[in-house]
Amino acid sequence: MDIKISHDQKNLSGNLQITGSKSESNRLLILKALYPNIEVENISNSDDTQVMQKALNSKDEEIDIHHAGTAMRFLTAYFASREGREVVLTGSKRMQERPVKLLVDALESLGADISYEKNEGFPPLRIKGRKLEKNRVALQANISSQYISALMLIAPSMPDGLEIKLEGQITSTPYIQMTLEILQNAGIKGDFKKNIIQIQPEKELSSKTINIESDWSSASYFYSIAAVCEEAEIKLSNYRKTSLQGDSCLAEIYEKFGVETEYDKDTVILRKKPWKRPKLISENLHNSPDIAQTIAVTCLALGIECQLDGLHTLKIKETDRLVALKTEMEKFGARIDITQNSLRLFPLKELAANVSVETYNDHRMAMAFAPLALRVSLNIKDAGVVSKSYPSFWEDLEKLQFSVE
Ligand SMILES: O=C(O)C1=C[C@@H](OP(=O)(O)O)[C@@H](O)[C@H](O)C1
Ligand SMILES: C=C(OP(=O)(O)O)C(=O)O
Repeated sequence: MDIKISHDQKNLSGNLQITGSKSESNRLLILKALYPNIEVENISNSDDTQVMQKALNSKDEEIDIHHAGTAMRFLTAYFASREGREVVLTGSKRMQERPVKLLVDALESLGADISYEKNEGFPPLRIKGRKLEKNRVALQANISSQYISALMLIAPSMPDGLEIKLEGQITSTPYIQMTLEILQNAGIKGDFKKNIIQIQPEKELSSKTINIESDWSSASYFYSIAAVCEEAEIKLSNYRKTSLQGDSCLAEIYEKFGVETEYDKDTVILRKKPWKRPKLISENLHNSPDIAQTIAVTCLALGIECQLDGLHTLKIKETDRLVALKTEMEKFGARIDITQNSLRLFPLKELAANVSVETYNDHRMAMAFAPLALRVSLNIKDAGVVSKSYPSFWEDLEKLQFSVE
């Protein structure tokens, strides 16, 4: 499905309800599979969460998790620790190019039996579940925090719990913190000090209902929309001032774009007011890689110079996001320099109209470029990709008076 989007007003307002964080949802689904008396409310309606639910309920030998990185990594650890169960965990063509070796090595050092069905270091994986008896592991922490969260999630179900030593620089740290806090909220003891994570074993948990906060990465597109408008008021529920999600740093980052954030009970209100445009926006996003595309495109729309660093993980996400951003932003006439871990965008006064944005099977490419419609009409190719994290994204844009055809 290719779509054309446009918007003919300078101001907008509206109320939206986004579903629960896909990161929190996928963690809680693993925990619920290990401790069935956990109940979850406001679960994400994303494809990534649906494939996770399906995988956990499946009795099949082959399980396909499509494009879902968290499902791939968390389920690798989960199935490796399920004694007597054998599965082949596979995914989309891109998933088969996303590395998983550090996690497999860590699990093998704990006693797991995992082999590669095609290429060494990448899915598909054949996993023969075993009781993992050891209780110490070390792994490199600068490639993906998902490997570490995967180990933490199965840790309380291991006989002696688990100590995880993180080596080198730690990337996407708030996601590790999120995993720890989810375990603690469920009643599991653990801590994360310097580079050591310790999770205590737990046989049973008392019944608990956990309400998931809505997804902050999804909220990022509305911050961007508000920023590009002259005036805006967008209300989003169900959000909290104290969040487990690192991407809630958006509230602070978008102050620089003139967007103010107010919390009213479970609703977050984004307000764009007249502001003084900065010459340069400069951010290090090693803690919040998923909002890099959003911020880059906000700067493109507003003609602001932008320097983003800490982007070394973007190359192994749904697509190589650095190359995809450069290629697509250049179609609007912009000049962009990228390195292995950074992006610099030079300001541009006039944007080319009627550009067709390729999305490369990456939901965030589609959603990040949408706010440009407030400046010029544009086409988004394969717009259905948004369902990976936010299936009702285009309907929600229509609620904000965007024309989506
Ligand atoms: O644990 C998680 O839920 C996630 C961790 C991050 O990945 P990396 O740790 O690979 O950067 C993030 O990009 C991804 O969307 C979700
Ligand atoms: C990188 C992402 O997801 P995952 O790694 O879970 O596929 C994302 O949602 O931006």
